[in-house]
Amino acid sequence: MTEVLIVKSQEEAGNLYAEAACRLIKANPYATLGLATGSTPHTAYQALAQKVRENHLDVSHVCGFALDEYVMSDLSHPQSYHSVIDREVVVPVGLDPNNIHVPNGAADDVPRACSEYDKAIADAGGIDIQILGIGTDGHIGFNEPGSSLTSPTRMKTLTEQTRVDNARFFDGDLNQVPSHCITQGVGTIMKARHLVLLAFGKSKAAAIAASVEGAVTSMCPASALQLHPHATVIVDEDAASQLSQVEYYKWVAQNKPQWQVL
Ligand SMILES: N[C@@H]1[C@@H](O)[C@H](O)[C@@H](COP(=O)(O)O)O[C@@H]1O
Repeated sequence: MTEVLIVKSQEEAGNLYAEAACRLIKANPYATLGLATGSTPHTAYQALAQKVRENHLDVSHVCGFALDEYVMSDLSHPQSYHSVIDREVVVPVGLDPNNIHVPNGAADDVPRACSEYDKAIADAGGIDIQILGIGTDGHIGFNEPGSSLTSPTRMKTLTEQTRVDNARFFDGDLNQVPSHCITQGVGTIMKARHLVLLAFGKSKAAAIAASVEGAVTSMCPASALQLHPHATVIVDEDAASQLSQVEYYKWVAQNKPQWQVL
């Protein structure tokens, strides 16, 4: 089932994620986090870093798997997801870089790197909590519309829309945005035990409405969340603005039994 939480701010959304992640790490210091890039998870990582510090949480055994990576020869590029995950999550939260995995976008044998990535996730016992953003076309990770809903980690070709959306990270220059990526498949993502999808702003409203209330279809990869046993969609009012059941979602959130945490 998908739980929809409509929050007042990105900070509130970030706090909800961080509370769930900290609860998990307290219960299991060897927890495995699924990590996402993009601007959406910023507040979540900031809140997690703060809570880890305040609660003196030991995160030295926490493991992390990134969702995706560009296919690019220089993974030290500041916009490679290796660099982004390191800068925005590993360093501020204080994770051990040796426990953090990002698909090898510079691999000579890409199919092999993809199957080894899925195996590494399985060998780590699977992902406990996977944070997700969403593309304006409904993609999760880099699973563009048309991605099989049971897909494993594999190479994908980015759509023009995604490259245009991400050009802001490459000096606004579309030519610098890689055309291919390695991404956890929708099937890989669906194996995580808890999915937390965050979305903010009007530009995400159509994708959120299609994902939460539309048909389950490969043309909107995030709609697969409807089939997940524990998916939480946390949106601000703008991202919720095209949902038809807003009052109901708010009522459900306000009347949640105390034992039911995120
Ligand atoms: N691969 C990432 C996705 O994981 C992310 O969800 C999406 C949205 O990014 P933003 O959060 O910046 O809107 O961008 C990229 O395509």
